[in-house]
Amino acid sequence: QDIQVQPTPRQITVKGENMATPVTFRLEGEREANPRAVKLLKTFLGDRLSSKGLPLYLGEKGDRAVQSRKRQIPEQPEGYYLEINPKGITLAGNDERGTYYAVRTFMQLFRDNHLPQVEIRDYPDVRFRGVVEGFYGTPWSHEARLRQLRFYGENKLNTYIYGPKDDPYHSSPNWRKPYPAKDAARIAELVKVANENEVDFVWAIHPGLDIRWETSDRDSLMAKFEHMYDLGVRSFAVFFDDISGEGAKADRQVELLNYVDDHFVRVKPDVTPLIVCPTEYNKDWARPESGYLATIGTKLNPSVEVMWTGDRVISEITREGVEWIREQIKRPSYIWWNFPVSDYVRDHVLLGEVYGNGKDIAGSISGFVANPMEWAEASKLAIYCVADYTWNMQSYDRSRSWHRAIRAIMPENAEAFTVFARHNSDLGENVHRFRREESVEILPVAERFMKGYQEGRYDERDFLALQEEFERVAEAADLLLVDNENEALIEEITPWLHQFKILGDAGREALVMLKAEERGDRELFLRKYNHVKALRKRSYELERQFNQNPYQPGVKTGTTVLQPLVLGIFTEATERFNRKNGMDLPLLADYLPCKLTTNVPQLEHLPLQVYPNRVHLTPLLEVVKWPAGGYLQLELDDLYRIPGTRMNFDVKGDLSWGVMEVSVDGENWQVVTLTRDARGRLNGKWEDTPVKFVRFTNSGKDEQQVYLREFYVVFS
Ligand SMILES: CCCC(=O)N[C@H]1/C(=N/OC(=O)Nc2ccccc2)O[C@H](CO)[C@@H](O)[C@@H]1O
Ligand SMILES: [Ca+2]
Repeated sequence: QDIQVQPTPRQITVKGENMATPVTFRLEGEREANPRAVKLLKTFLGDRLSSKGLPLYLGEKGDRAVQSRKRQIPEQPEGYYLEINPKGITLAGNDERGTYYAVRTFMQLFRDNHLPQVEIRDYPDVRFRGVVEGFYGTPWSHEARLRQLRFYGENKLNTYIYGPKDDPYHSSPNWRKPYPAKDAARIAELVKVANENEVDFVWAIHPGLDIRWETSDRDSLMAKFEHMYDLGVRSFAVFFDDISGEGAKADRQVELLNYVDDHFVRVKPDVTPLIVCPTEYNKDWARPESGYLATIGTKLNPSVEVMWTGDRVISEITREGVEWIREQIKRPSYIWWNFPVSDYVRDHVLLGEVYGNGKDIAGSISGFVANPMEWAEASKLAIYCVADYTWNMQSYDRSRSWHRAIRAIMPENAEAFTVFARHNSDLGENVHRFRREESVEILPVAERFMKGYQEGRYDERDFLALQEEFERVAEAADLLLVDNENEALIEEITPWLHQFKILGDAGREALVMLKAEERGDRELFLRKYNHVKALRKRSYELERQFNQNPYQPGVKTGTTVLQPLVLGIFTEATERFNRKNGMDLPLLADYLPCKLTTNVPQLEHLPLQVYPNRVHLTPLLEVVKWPAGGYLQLELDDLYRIPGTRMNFDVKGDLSWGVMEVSVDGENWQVVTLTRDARGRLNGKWEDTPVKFVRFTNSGKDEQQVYLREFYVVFS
């Protein structure tokens, strides 16, 4: 029969027909077994426990209660053996965590009236599996973290790395200071709940920009680790990512790490291996000539885990890639997978399938942790799939895992959540150029239909399929908005649900417009035309009201297939209507079509955030090398005045090399006077004759290194 266990066990053998679930169980081995496994099982069985009833043997290899099954237990770390038959039940771990996992599997097999007669031998592919809270943006709340830890216990994830960039006691300026009492108490509680769920709570320190390579800072770091140890932390990490200068020297980093390893991690009896996030943490940035990775490989204690994001900051993890880095660092790498993190596409939620990573990488990695979105509950979809993938790679099935994740997270509205998640998975254009599939099922129908419609002949079945899809979109949004099975999740995605409802309504109405135009029903056409424009306006207002952040403000949904489809139908139908009726109804100003051209490599693919009267360039985290003569040009769709423009390059020094100009024709340019404000930002405006082009040029003779913190132009 189809036995579903998450994550997918390595080996299940069905030994006979289902058996009736005993009314009571007699627990054997309680005194010697992993206390957390005992507690979980006793809580689960409740009053089904009694001194009579079917014997249930619980324990680790070597414990008396499971002695008879000793040879059946896998010897891999966290492995377990599970047996259910009319004579008795055995839940036996190779180690304490294995016993706990045996209980977790038993809980999934349990049904009130029947149990499967099975034998399971199971163990994980990857040693360390879980999540690194390592994104930019609002750190997760304490409650969200507690829910996460319980979720990891249910899904056999054993690692949570605490490293939120915006916690000042994790990073600068207070990494040397102990946590204030309130925060310390919360950390202690997280550690307690992590232990109950057999999760290692890894506390990371990011000495970042201001570490000095002297004994005083080394002692500060040791003292902070002691402080965290006193709070119950038994797993530690040092992050050297995103730093430069003195802090980036491999020899100094290795010296410090080996010291901490020798004098802290290895002298304490119960501390897990130290983890380091190197400064060169992906292949794109690795400079073999710098010898950084070679130094790590040859001089860093072999017991220290080294993190790696893959070939690029955001990338799929391949066999070739992990074997390359393994050669460099002389040990398996500990993968920090930058998905579903969305801190560089904050107007999107990423609910799609987990795919693209090799199934043959287990032998070359020691860990695999996912960096999630600031939306903790919404990140569970991807985390569930990562749990399945890292436990048993060979049997991982991206679609099956994703559907099971949805049923696990939203059992009462799985169907609606599936519709929503299908159309909220791609990132859109972004600085890392990392993309994901979206609206996969409806895409061929949409393409075929639009092609047919433009050629004057489409298949009515496609029309009906699209109508059905937009109806499902609208229904799903409403069902989820009132769903109360996971209120924290609904709260996170509510802005996107409102946007999704508008999209569903706009899609259905655009299809009515299309038919009205075909039938020459002017009155109905105009009614629906106005309705779609009103919906579009509501969509804009939503964009400006919710999820305002300095990077990618707003609320995007269905950006890859459904939004363009609605726009395409609306535009084609309106153009036909205009032609037949000699009218000039404006098309949807979906975007102020604003084109960016540049000869600065790092700015080539920069997405624009376009609003009715202003356009933002997406800020960049990394340093931009702006060559002499380098320019950035915006071309507008019409002539406009420019009541204001602002650039923040985060440059302390001289900015006279920068020149801003405007033009009507792209040939003749006029200089815009720029003033520098107290915060070092450049402001300018152009109130004279309206213009179509705006450009910013490095007119100096040297390359400039700037941060693109903010760059926007306002039109009127
Ligand atoms: C070992 C991974 C370190 C990492 O990924 N750091 C950040 C990270 N770093 O990526 C960068 O591009 N960082 C960067 C590059 C140049 C200069 C400054 C920062 O990207 C993620 C996605 O935005 C963030 O969530 C991470 O916190
Ligand atoms: Ca034991």
